[in-house]
Amino acid sequence: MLRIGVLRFVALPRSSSFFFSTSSPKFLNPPTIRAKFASHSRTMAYTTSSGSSSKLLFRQLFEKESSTYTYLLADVSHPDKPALLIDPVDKTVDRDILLVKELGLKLIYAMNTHVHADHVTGTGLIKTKLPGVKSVISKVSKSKADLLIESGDKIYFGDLFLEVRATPGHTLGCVTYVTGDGPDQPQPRMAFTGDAVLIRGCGRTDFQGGSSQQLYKSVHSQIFTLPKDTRIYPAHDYKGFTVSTVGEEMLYNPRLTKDEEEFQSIMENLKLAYPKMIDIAVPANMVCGLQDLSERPAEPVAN
Ligand SMILES: N[C@@H](CCC(=O)N[C@@H](CSS)C(=O)NCC(=O)O)C(=O)O
Repeated sequence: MLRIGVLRFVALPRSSSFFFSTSSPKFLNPPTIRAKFASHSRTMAYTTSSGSSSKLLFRQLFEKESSTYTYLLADVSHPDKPALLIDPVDKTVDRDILLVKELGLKLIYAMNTHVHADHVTGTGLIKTKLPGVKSVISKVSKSKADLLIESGDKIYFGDLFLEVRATPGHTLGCVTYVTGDGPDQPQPRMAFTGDAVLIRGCGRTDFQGGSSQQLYKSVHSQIFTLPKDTRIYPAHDYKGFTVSTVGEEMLYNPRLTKDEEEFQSIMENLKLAYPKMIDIAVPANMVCGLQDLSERPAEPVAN
């Protein structure tokens, strides 16, 4: 598991309880990001009804053409107000950056849950507009990014952190980011499931190394084992939902409540058309966006 890469770029928590899940002796002290945005210190601590942490600022943002959710999280109790975006979309980058600025945040990470097939990620574009930002994706995705994260990694933003859980099945490199388990972390926990779990659904498994067997195992071992009140925040919604919980999906998800055999049969018979953007989106997303595409030849989108 890679730790150092992630550690190099974190905004340090102020408490002495800063830790990483590794026992590796290769522990490097990351540079503390200083409060460049001190003039924005009037910004109040925003919270949502979903979390009891007064530290967490949380926003759910929507891109309507691809029905994609982008999530903004920040530690507003930290002097720097370090923030991250999960699954930004290229088309809504300006909106997201404006929001970050208006709220007085310092964006440190632009993260992906996986290589999306239906839209181009905003991570590369964000980096061109805010050069200090680091792009993040899983190592298993075989994509290009500043930080290639692995299962078990902890991604700190201020005193808060996200835990990385590998949830392959929709694609080989899918991960779920889960808010930390600890006294100062948001309660209930929040799981950013990408396309592994959608509300009352799940990601398709018919391309990009997808596997219904693997998806079933991932969800049941990595997501449905979280506390039942854990909030589920997916990367897409096609039905008008915004949030669910682990307990709710364990009871009512029409695919994932079935046994593995029935689940596989459902997934094999979805008969969904390929995403319209797939031939543009996948090669672009392998390099975190269209801006870097000339550096790497397009690869075929095979299962
Ligand atoms: N019509 C859309 C693509 C819709 C689609 O295939 N969504 C994916 C997630 S994005 S690759 C999916 O897994 N859907 C599961 C489902 O049950 O709908 C387009 O053309 O972009």
